[in-house]
Amino acid sequence: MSYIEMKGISYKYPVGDGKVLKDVNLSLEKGKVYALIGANGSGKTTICNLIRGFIPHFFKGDLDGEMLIEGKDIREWEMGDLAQKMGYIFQNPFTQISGTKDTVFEEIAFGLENLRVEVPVIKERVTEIIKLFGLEPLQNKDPQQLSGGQRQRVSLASVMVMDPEILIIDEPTSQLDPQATEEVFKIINIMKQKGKTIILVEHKIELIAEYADWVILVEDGKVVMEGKTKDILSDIKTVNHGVMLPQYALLGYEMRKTGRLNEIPITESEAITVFNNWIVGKEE
Ligand SMILES: Nc1ncnc2c1ncn2[C@@H]1O[C@H](COP(=O)(O)OP(=O)(O)OP(=O)(O)O)[C@@H](O)[C@H]1O
Repeated sequence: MSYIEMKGISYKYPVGDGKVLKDVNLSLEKGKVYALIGANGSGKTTICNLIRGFIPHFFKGDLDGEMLIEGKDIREWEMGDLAQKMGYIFQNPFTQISGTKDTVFEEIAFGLENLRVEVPVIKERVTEIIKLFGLEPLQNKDPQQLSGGQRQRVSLASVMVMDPEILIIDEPTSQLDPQATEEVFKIINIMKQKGKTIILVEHKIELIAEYADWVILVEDGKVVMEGKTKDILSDIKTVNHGVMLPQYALLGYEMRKTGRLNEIPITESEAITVFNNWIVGKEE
């Protein structure tokens, strides 16, 4: 049994014409990082909405096929149970802060407080997450005074403190500068190491190359390619579906035209090895 499974899923929102998902079949395992990629409007967020039950519980529309979490159809799940199982982090870090708390520590504690968890337990769990994510310098600051990147890290901590099994992260760095982006991804990597199942929508292909285990390429509501990150992001066919390959891969293809290149690299560390071998090969 797959952890998360879509079988022949088609979906049309109540408003708007035509299906936005068309016969989507996916099978996701526990503990992996899945990247959803594809052009704007291809259906990535809609897939996320389906996994977290917003479709069909909040967005009605026409849903065909089976959407299963741990073998149970999404229609049969209670939203409260799904909310405990999954955490959701979305694009805009400014809308995720509650606006009611004076410090970052209290902000991270907010969800546990709502669940009426006992105060000593809250303190312990919040302290643990702050330490894990390296947020100690921020813990006494006013959440409203934080930068976008700091807010996004606090949002991730607020979700992680609830200990969800699945994290759905929709373009978390779209409004952040490169340094803040890197810090957010360091935290996503910690979540990965903690064995969370992560579904990540992200346009920055270099980050996907670095952090995702599996890539799902969506085009016009259909899954057109999927596979191990290395296989998809080193395959030139990917560019036919509105997605750029990592710069290292594009350079790899150019270099291959001028000499033997055993492998198309997708990350910096792979590029260093592959290009070094290429230079040695040329000299021999
Ligand atoms: N609430 C809605 N009601 C009607 N149509 C919607 C709704 N949300 C999204 N759509 C439409 O569904 C299609 C898929 O949108 P979706 O947001 O899933 O794409 P996406 O790949 O996440 O895009 P982006 O990269 O821009 O976030 C688009 O044509 C969009 O206009």
